[in-house]
Amino acid sequence: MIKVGIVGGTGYTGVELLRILATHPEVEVAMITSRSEAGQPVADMYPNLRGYYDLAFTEPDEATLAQCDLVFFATPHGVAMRMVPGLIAAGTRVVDLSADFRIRDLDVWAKWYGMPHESAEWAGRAVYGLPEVFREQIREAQLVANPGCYPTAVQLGFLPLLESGLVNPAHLVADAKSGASGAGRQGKIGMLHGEIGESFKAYGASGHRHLPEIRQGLELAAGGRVGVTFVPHLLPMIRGIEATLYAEVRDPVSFDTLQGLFEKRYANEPFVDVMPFGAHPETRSVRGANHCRMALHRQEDSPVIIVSSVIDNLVKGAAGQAVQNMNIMFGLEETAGLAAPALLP
Ligand SMILES: NC(=O)C1=CN([C@@H]2O[C@H](COP(=O)(O)OP(=O)(O)OC[C@H]3O[C@@H](n4cnc5c(N)ncnc54)[C@H](OP(=O)(O)O)[C@@H]3O)[C@@H](O)[C@H]2O)C=CC1
Ligand SMILES: CC(=O)N[C@@H](CCC(=O)OP(=O)(O)O)C(=O)O
Repeated sequence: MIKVGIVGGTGYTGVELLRILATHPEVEVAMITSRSEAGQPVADMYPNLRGYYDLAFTEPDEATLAQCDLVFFATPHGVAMRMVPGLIAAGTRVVDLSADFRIRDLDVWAKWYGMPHESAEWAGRAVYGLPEVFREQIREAQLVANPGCYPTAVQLGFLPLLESGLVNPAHLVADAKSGASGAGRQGKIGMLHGEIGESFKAYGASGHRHLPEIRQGLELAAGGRVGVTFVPHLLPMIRGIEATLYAEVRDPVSFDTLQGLFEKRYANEPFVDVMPFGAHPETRSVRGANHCRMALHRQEDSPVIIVSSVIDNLVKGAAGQAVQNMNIMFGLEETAGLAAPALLP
């Protein structure tokens, strides 16, 4: 059994890790931290986990965490970068769900996250945890930087178009919408039901911290500069992201060619589902599941290709992808613990 620790066990991604790992055949959760709930049994706080865990929250003590084979960080930005070097020196591997190690350029990171980076060495050595691109590097990684939720939905939808060179990389548009759990469990007035219920808005349209992460991944796929406009929106629902992506083809190309391109690119990917041309993937078709479902569209003779991509922000956008990365790192079946289908309705 792989001995796992979770730092940040009372947040939405922490409790989602617990839910997924509760039935994982190869994992024992040995430690789960919370400073505010230390001493409280997990099952008292989360009744859905009653009968699954005989474990209480503890303070995030580095020496105890270092006894684990793998530690997940489900903490706000700036926490993992201070603890990771010590854990890795002690032989513990890490999957960080925060953004601490996602961005290569540390000046860019500091600008968007509002603090100087404190672990330049590991920012350079971390592997970006998008298995559909970096599976081989993830196998050997000491530290995996789990992608952000919006960047997962957006990158997976654009990748085949950019890798093939079929589209003009200068004018990409990602119009994305998220449920409120994307903002975490901390109380904020702007996230109250009375503030977001029966309403819908764009936010971060002048710039969101996921923009540099998205750009970094798309530039790698395109092999050069890309121009991308990313606008997130907040939906009055709990889980799910839908990203509607727009790209212009350089030369005329048939529906069949485009559909074939996507189907071939993701043929061996257990968690990416390319639906029939013209389908409309719904967020509820991935709720609670580690899947990204996508479909292609084109209007009459327009050169614009439309991709609709959906994920559950807490699963393929966070905890599920983190477990997928753990499975790859430890040579387990990649789908272990992640095989359950979505909740519908
Ligand atoms: N929500 C989502 O859909 C997604 C979230 N992420 C990222 O995952 C991370 C966690 O997100 P989420 O679960 O939503 O966050 P929450 O705000 O819901 O939870 C944060 C957790 O971290 C703990 N924590 C806070 N500060 C510290 C600290 N200094 N040291 C140790 N533990 C700390 C908190 O517990 P306590 O204060 O009691 O210790 C709490 O358990 C974030 O970086 C987020 O950006 C990534 C993709 C999607
Ligand atoms: C709805 C909502 O507020 N979503 C969050 C998503 C960010 C997230 O959780 O991902 P990171 O780990 O990259 O911060 C936001 O826009 O800030």
